[in-house]
Amino acid sequence: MAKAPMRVAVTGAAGQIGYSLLFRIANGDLLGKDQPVILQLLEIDNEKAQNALKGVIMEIDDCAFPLLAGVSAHSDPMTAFKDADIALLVGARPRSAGMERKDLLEANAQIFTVQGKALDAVASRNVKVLVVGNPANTNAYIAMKSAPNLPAKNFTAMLRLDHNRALSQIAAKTGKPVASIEKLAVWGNHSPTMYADYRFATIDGKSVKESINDDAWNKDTFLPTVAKRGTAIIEARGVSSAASAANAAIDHVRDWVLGTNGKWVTMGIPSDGSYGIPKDTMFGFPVTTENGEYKIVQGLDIDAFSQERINLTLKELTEEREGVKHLLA
Ligand SMILES: NC(=O)c1ccc[n+]([C@@H]2O[C@H](COP(=O)([O-])OP(=O)(O)OC[C@H]3O[C@@H](n4cnc5c(N)ncnc54)[C@H](O)[C@@H]3O)[C@@H](O)[C@H]2O)c1
Ligand SMILES: O=C(O)C[C@H](O)C(=O)O
Repeated sequence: MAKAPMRVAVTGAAGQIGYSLLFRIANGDLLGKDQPVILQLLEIDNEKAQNALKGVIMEIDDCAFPLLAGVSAHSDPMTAFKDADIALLVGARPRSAGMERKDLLEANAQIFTVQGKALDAVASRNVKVLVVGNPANTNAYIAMKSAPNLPAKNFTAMLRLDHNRALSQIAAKTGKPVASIEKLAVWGNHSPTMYADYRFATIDGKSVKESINDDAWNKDTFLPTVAKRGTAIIEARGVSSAASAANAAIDHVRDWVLGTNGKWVTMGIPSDGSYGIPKDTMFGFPVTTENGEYKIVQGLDIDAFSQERINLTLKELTEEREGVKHLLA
């Protein structure tokens, strides 16, 4: 028997990430090739954005996706999030050249307070929320705190792009396929302070750290390349990453829903206190997923260098949280 459709809400649907994301969701890349989907698309209440959204929907229609069971356009989160099983919160103001992420904090905090409240009021009680819009961790934290009637664990932030960027750098360095790399971790904030950690990673069972055996490459090349990749893309394209961000969003939610079969992935999730990260801090952790639930990989040794890096990214997140505290009162 055919499965009942799942409702996927996407905000910022007429933006550049939306344009790479929606077609893949409708194609079955997010929830599986046997899972019908209904798209509920939110854009700002502005003629230009709503017209652009209409155009995107015309194109979606023109693909005649067999799995697409419906698509609707919204300007109000209260209708866009109605009964949503999945909510991809992409809409936010993107950072442009020369702009610091912190500059965006306050404006975006307003958006995520409203959207958290709307999710709380109308979404499925099991809704899985992924925040992509920057600053993603703090926006996810705000949405979570604005939705007290939903389980906090249902709110997540996207660090999968950092994870995928790190995988690709390691693959290039070792000359091995990306798919052969296991047990990579990315800790912290989706920002240049995040800490991509390949100390536990293996390729065909062999230690990546031992095969690379180059601490200077880790510190002076690998970490800065992954950390500054978003900025490098903005400098090269004039706008922030879009197709790779959409791809990471698909990876994040697909793995959360369908499971990783024991493989580690990185998700920004509310801390349960693991590794000394204060409870509820929206922090990137290595996780495995099964039956729609994620579990933090436990028992990893944190050496002095790693602790220093983790402290740095935690400090930034704590400061971001302090910066929006007044909005959550
Ligand atoms: N976490 C990550 O790894 C990652 C990676 C890349 C980009 N991003 C972030 O994703 C966000 C979107 O990027 P983009 O390139 O698609 O930007 P974009 O400007 O092309 O599109 C954003 C869209 O969101 C809409 N929007 C703004 N406020 C909204 C609201 N309150 N409700 C609904 N829609 C709203 C805008 O009208 C616009 O169409 C940015 O914040 C960007 O920094 C995150
Ligand atoms: O929008 C940005 O600041 C960059 C983006 O988060 C990215 O990592 O590509």
